[in-house]
Formats: sequence, structure tokens, C-alpha cells
Amino acid sequence: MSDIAGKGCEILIPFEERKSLQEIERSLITKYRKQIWSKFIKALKDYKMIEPGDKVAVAISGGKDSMLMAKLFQELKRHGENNFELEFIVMDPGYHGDIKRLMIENCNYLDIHIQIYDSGIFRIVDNIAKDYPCYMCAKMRRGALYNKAQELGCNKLALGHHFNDVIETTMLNMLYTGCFKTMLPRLRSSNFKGLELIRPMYYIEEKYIEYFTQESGIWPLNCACMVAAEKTGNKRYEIKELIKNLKGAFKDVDKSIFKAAQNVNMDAILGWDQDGKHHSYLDSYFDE
Ligand SMILES: Nc1ncnc2c1ncn2[C@@H]1O[C@H](COP(=O)(O)OP(=O)(O)OP(=O)(O)O)[C@@H](O)[C@H]1O
Repeated sequence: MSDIAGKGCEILIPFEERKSLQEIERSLITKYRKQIWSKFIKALKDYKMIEPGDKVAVAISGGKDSMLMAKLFQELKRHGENNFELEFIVMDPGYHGDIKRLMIENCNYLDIHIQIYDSGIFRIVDNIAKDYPCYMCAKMRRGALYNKAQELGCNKLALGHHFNDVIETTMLNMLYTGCFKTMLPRLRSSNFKGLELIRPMYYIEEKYIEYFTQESGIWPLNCACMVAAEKTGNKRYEIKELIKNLKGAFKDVDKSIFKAAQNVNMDAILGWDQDGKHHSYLDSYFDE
């Protein structure tokens, strides 16, 4: 396992033997009701992510986040409203054979009926963007997922980003690019008409996803990327560490970072970008 995972990838080791499918599914609405299930439902409700008649493409990479997301959607269909359709899509960017087998085996065990399709992204990125593979790969991956969702007649594409992804993105933007910009829970695609991206795990903290996965006894894909595996450090890991350290001094610092994007005070902002145009608070300051 470790020799096919990329360097610097954290390996999530199960705490125990793999639980039965029934136990895994039950734990979502019992043991993990508060920290996972309720947070999933709250995000769906707060941002009206699922509407009657929706057809949702649930994007599964085989990692812990998106596999949990798939199970949550299945539970929703079973116990909640059943007025929407689901497709579980897996884009194969050129996974190592062992990785692909592990992912298929996990999905079979978890009763997630996936549709796998090839995109060849690893090969393309390795050829055209050797120095900045991650940026190019992320862009191409998004396109490949939207394309498939559209081909299947879906109007929503669900991604497994969670609470920690949101605050890490906010901090990355602030500390490295000098702008305040977060990851949105729901977003219209500008290139794919009629398609929206949703992030139903928006409120779920990563540590609970890890507990759930480890307690279920599942080996998720940890780092399936063969292109970036040898490339230098990832800024996201540094930000993760930074937030962890800050939490030592102020335990709710993560919640404050999250809330900051909900409470921007427009009376105390120097400038902002909107629709491709930059604005300054001085633009209207002298009008009065
Ligand atoms: N190869 C893929 N096929 C389908 N969906 C994907 C693929 N790669 C990424 N995604 C989707 O994009 C989301 C974000 O991708 P990213 O690589 O940042 O995931 P991650 O943080 O490793 O999460 P996960 O644990 O789900 O892999 C995933 O949760 C998943 O929904």
C-alpha cells in the first residue's frame, strides 16, 4: 500500500476489522448522527442543495470524503425524501492498477454502484505541465467531471469537500494570494450551462470523516496521484498544520475562520472584485 501512495500522503489506517455493510450504514444515523448525518442534512437545507426532480452526479475519487458522501446520499434516499436521482461517477485519470482495484473493491463492498470512465489526465498533465501538475490536473479534473455529469443528464455535480477544506482554502487565499475568498457550498458552472456544483459535506469536520472511515475498517485511497507524488510539498498541508497549531491557543479558531466568510463587514473593506471588475470603497466615498 505505502509504496504506491505518493510521498507525503497521510495513510488512514483502520482501527479494526471491516464492519458489515449494515453496521457501517447504521452508524451514520446513530453514532455519527450529530457530527456527520445532521451536518449533511443542515448543509442540504441551508443552501437548498437538493430540489425535487434533481439528478445528482456524485463524484467519487475513492478517498474517504467522497465515499462517505456517497453513503450519505444513499441514506438520504432511503430515509429522507426520494424525489431526486443519483449517479455515482468515478473518473479514472490513469490510476495505478492496484489503486483502481482497491477503489472498485471498496465501492462493491459499500454497495455503491459506480460508473468508471477514463480521462487520461495524469498522462496529459505529465506531458504539458511537468512543473505545475496540480493546478492543471485540478482544472482538467473539474472539466472531466462536469462533462460526464452533463452526458448523464445530471443538473448537479456533488463534490466531497468538507469543513476543513473550506477553512484551509480561505487561509490559503489570504496568506498566499492576499485575497479573501472562500469555497462556496453551491455554485453555477460558467462553462456547463444548466449544471451546478454542490458541496454537501460543507459543515462536516474532517476528523469525524476519519473516525468513521477508520472505525468502519475501510482502507480508502489516500493519495492516488502518480504525477504529483514526487513533486515538492503541498501548501495545503502547511496550512492544515498552521490551523492545528493555532487551535492550541484558541480552540474555536477553525470555526471563526469559517464564520468570517459569513460575516464580512462591507463597511470596513478597502476593495473588492465583482464580475471581473475591481472596486474601491473610495469609488462612492466622495459622492455624499
Ligand atoms: N477521480 C475522481 N473521480 C471522481 N470524483 C473525483 C475524482 N477526484 C476528485 N473527485 C471529487 O472531487 C472532490 C475533491 O477532490 P480532492 O482531490 O480535493 O479530494 P480529497 O480531499 O482527496 O477527497 P476524497 O477523500 O473524496 O478523495 C472529491 O471529494 C470528489 O468528490
